[in-house]
Amino acid sequence: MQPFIEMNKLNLYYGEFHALKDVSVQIPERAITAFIGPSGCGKSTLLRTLNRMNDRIPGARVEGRVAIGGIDIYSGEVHVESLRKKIGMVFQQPNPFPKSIYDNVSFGPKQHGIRGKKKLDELVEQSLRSAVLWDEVKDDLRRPALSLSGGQQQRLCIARALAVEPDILLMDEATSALDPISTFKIEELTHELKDRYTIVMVTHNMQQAARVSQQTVFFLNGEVIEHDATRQLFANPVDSRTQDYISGRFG
Ligand SMILES: Nc1ncnc2c1ncn2[C@@H]1O[C@H](COP(=O)(O)OP(=O)(O)OP(=O)(O)O)[C@@H](O)[C@H]1O
Repeated sequence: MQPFIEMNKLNLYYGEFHALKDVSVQIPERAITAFIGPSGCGKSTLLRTLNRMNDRIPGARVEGRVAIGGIDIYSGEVHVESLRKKIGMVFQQPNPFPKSIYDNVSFGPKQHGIRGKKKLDELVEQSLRSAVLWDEVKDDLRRPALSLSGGQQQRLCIARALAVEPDILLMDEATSALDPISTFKIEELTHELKDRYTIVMVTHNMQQAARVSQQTVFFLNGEVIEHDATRQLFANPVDSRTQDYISGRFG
């Protein structure tokens, strides 16, 4: 598979604390890559380097290279807002705005200057369909987003992320606050989305990584210990620390 995201000798410091150490990872286009590892090993930090969200953290400093589609996103030429338009992100807790379903999904496109009602209606429908939420909400798009169930709210957040037509979808523990049925729906959804988007997901749930991803990266203390095709990494890990982690000996 062709690498779409390439991290090369990436180091990240929070002040004195060295959170990511010489991370070199290649992420293929239009597939799901899972980051696994025990709490505090740097998974979310690494995810946030991809849309430069760490820029907002005072004292955070990045060294090394992160290229998306061959372009170094930390070079002076890259405009952070246009980078973020290409990258949607979904968090652990569903975080819809306290507005209607329609206003949540149309928010991003409006921010990017799309005004025509017809175009916005189309984007809202298309995004809600992609997030497999359309049939449940199409009769009342003016309903407050916060009146939806947690699982529906998370699919709404996915629709909101997709509405700006990104290339990449980042999911940071996106199902860990959800019940098993909602989790299953989102896993099924990611399976469909992977044909159109490059998905990078952080998960604590190894079964989930094994079920949905094609590539898995195992981290420990800010370092990549092992990166392989998911089947290979779970069936035949090379490093004894990966073996210990996936067999539940720590973490
Ligand atoms: N804003 C911050 N300032 C200082 N240190 C931070 C900050 N964010 C994270 N860290 C530290 O960096 C390390 C990596 O944190 P990170 O949240 O990336 O880990 P994680 O693997 O995603 O953990 P979890 O699975 O618990 O979410 C941890 O030691 C954490 O305490």
